[in-house]
Amino acid sequence: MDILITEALTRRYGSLVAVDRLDLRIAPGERRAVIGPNGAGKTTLLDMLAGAIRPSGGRVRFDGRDITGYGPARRARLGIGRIHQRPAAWASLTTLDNVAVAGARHRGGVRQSRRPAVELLDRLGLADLAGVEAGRLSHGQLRQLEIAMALAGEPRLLLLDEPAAGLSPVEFERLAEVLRDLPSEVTLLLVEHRLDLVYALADVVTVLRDGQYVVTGTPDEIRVSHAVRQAYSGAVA
Ligand SMILES: Nc1ncnc2c1ncn2[C@@H]1O[C@H](COP(=O)(O)OP(=O)(O)OP(=O)(O)O)[C@@H](O)[C@H]1O
Repeated sequence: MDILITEALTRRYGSLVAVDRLDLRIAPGERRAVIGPNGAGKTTLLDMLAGAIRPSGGRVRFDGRDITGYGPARRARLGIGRIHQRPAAWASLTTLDNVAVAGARHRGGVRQSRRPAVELLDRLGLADLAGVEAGRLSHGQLRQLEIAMALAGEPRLLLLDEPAAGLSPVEFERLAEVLRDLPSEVTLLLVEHRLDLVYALADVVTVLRDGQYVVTGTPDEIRVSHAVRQAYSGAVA
């Protein structure tokens, strides 16, 4: 059974249709990327999946349940995690405390969440940063921290909005490694302009343009797709 299904999912802003009757089916453990030129509707789609904005029409199903009317907190409790374009850690807390706090609800308290947080930082290669205040981290380290914070809740679906934005080449490599090494049962939905990250990570790529569905295929199919070249032609990617 598919873990995430959208049915005719639509968001309008006045006369503009940001996402137009989108049907998606994502299998458990799949690494799906959504690409498309600026204004294609990618962030609007993620916002609707995370519950941050309400669709104008259509439905979202997660793990067999219709979650269209659920808010972000309820979706998070069901196992939908999100990484934003702008990292959202507490600047005055250490890396470890941020991860422990992020996992507290899932673990039944901050105290119970500390040990798994230490293990998680270890697994992500961030143990050296455990005692460092988030306010002192580089942009790339903050991105990694936010991934650790999202994973602390053990999400089954992780929504990533341009995680590579603003990273140095070294940070980019590290991020790609962290995402590649995520447990195989975690389903990823990645919105990203960096096609090198998309092709390195995704098993399946969906292309949108101007809110419209264009095509879905494997990275190899998408690379050579005429429809994709057309979708990007004349558009600022
Ligand atoms: N709050 C809003 N009010 C009005 N229009 C909006 C709003 N949010 C998004 N839009 C419009 O919806 C369309 C889709 O925007 P969206 O940000 O989802 O695209 P995107 O594919 O994520 O683009 P980018 O790659 O530039 O981040 C755009 O035309 C955008 O201007």
